[in-house]
Amino acid sequence: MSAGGKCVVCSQHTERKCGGCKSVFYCGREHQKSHWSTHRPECRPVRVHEHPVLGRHLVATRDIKQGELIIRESPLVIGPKTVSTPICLGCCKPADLSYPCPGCAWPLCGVACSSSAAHQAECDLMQAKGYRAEITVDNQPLPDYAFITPLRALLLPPNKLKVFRTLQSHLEKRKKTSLYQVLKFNVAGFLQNRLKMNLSDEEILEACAILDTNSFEMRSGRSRFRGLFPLVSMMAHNCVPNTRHTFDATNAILLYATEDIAKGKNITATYTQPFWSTSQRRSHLRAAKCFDCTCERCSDPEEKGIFVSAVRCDEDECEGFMLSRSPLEDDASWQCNKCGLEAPAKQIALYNQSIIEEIDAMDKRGPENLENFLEKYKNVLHETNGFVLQVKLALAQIYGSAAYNCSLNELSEERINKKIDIVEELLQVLTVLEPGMSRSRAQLQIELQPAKVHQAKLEFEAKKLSKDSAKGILNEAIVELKSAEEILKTDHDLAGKAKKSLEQVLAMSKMLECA
Ligand SMILES: C[S@@+](CC[C@H](N)C(=O)[O-])C[C@H]1O[C@@H](n2cnc3c(N)ncnc32)[C@H](O)[C@@H]1O
Repeated sequence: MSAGGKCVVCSQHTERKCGGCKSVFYCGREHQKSHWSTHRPECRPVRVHEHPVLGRHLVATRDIKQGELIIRESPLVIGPKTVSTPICLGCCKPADLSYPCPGCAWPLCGVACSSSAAHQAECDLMQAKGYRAEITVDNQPLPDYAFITPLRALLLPPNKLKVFRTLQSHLEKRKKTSLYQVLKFNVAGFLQNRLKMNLSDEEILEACAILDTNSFEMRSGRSRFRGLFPLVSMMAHNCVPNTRHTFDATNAILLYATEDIAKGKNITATYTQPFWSTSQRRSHLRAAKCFDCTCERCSDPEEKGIFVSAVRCDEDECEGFMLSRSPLEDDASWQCNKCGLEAPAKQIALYNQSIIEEIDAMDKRGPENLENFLEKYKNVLHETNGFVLQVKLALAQIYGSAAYNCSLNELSEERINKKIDIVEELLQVLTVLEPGMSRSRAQLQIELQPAKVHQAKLEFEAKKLSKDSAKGILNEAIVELKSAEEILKTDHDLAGKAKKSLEQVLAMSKMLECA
């Protein structure tokens, strides 16, 4: 049977498809060209599918290559998070309170942002109702911003508001939470009573719920804000995702494939962190996104062989690990994988809670306490238990950092070697938990490569390494750092660090050339 279809322009039967999305047929170049302006916004290698568990989600309409840009989408709404440090309501960059908006007194970063389109409608409304903001505290998270982004959504033009309202809210589930009551008072109360908006609690709280369920966190320098992208937000969560995303200078989201994605496969993102245990990930998803994750990683007590949730069995002489007997059931008992000893879920949860509190309370301004933690738990937690991985990541970032008086030049040889071992181990773990060209991988490479090159330089100077071997390490570092720089180039926090790591390595390469 032919795999063809009808040309969308003339209905003639054809087997030629658009090469970009592979979902539209054209009889030839001419009709494809004439249809391009209509087809262009839809020409993406994804389709929204409906699934009984995932709801609407994105599926690849053709094979997608690792590193390929899958979707670029402009935001429907951007604005402050529910609790936010002072940010400019024009551009969402940090605002220092020196320039209040002439119309409504909300902090802006300067005169250029007072006429920003993003801020216009809300500013007009606040002026009309005689409301002026009173933001006097700099640099602290404030609940005052809670109503801004829901208000922006509710003031969208009708066609865009219609799109916004098609997004999932989980409103009924959220009605039972304390957050619902807080937002009812702070946001609905404010919009109805102070700004005299003729909207019901339900309409306003639905807008808050849609934003919380679908928004992506965005960053600009110190500030964190959120953006809503209707198509990209359709992506399902998976604890082992196959995409990463970043944002360009116009605040459009860019979604990239971190691995090859075969036609028909789900396109997924993670709403959690790779080094969190199953219970940490699942409780975060339940609280923040109102669903119980049942992905392959969550269903597997061994988490694909990485044992992120595993704690050592405390039976004498036993070298086994306690694992949940059924990770998708919160109260399922845990059992040692060697001797079969059982423990109630509550006991393990309390134990994990005590470790979370210990890490939270730890003074992390230097490496010592983190090193002591690893020593203390080395025979208690699995070597790739999530707490161990999280502490190792923090340690890897301190070793080599001038901000902690631990720059590579100040580090002992032992700590340089330790940094390299830790980062290589974390990268190994990521090949399973976040495979491919992920942001976490790029973040680790910018830690690893300067340390490896520094180590090679010391060994070369001590005549323990040949010039050719040192050059080999350098060349590998340059390749890895260029790829990391590309992945992180629009990441406000890490782009600078990636660039600096590459410069550091290139400087070392020049020194080696001269030696
Ligand atoms: C950003 S929305 C994604 C689009 C949504 N599925 C829809 O139909 O509008 C996030 C919501 O999708 C659902 N979802 C996403 N990933 C899921 C998963 N792995 N398992 C179950 N539900 C999931 C949850 O209801 C979650 O709150």
